[in-house]
Amino acid sequence: MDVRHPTHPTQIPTCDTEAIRGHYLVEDLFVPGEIRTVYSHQDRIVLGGAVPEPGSPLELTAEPPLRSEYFCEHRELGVLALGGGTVTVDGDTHELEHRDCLYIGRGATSVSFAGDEGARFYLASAQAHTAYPTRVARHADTTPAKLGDPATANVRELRKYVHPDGIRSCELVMGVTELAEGSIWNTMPCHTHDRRTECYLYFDLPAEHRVIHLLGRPRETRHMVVSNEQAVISPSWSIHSGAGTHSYGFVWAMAGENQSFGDMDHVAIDDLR
Ligand SMILES: O=C[C@H](O)[C@@H](O)CC(=O)C(=O)O
Ligand SMILES: [Zn+2]
Repeated sequence: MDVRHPTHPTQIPTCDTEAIRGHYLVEDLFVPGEIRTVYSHQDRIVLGGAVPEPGSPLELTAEPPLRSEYFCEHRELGVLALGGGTVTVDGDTHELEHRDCLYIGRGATSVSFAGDEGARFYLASAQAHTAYPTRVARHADTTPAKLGDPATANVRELRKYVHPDGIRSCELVMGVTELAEGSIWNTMPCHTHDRRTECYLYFDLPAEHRVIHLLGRPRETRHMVVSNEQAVISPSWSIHSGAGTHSYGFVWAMAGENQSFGDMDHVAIDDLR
């Protein structure tokens, strides 16, 4: 389990490309036959990738930094399927298709992942003070919000899965945004939300393409060049926006003091530096 410590916004100007990536980019979450995890001290979010090989389910364990007997002893877990597969939670098996979401409440003692070639699962977990029920939200059954405009190359559909009016949770808020063909910009004009950390996992980006992800305080920004299935951890003071060399999707997951999607400080394009 990789451990990432919180950073202060004044560190941004002192960081070179490698340091920026070391703090905020998670590059190798998806490795066949493994569950890889990262513990961020930003709102104690844990991100992970599980890639079971056919016939060999993977069991999620509580690695030492969690100081727990089992992964969900003190936390809740959102699972986003990238490719079909099954997740078994305390003996109940959930079949997920590409972009379906499973929420697992605090207290689940056993979580395992299985699937055929191509099955992979993205994990986003936050602290939990109580147990909300384990539930599935399906991409096909979720009405998306339609955002953006062709003139600004940001036509996209946003599906909220884990949120106060959907799957209930303690801290986690989670969903998927997908760009239409020919659209490249996400979350521009951008924003910050001082009470939450947000993580993006880019997916469905062709291997030869990249997203130029923007981070930092609005007046002191930097960029990272991000590949498919890499994640970005955005501290509460950081914008989180990007432009791709191709369209793509991303899983967004937030945790912190509130779950109010609208609790954002909008940043005018004119105020960015
Ligand atoms: O706080 C909210 C998050 O940044 C995302 O939901 C934004 C997003 O998916 C989008 O604009 O496309
Ligand atoms: Zn945001």
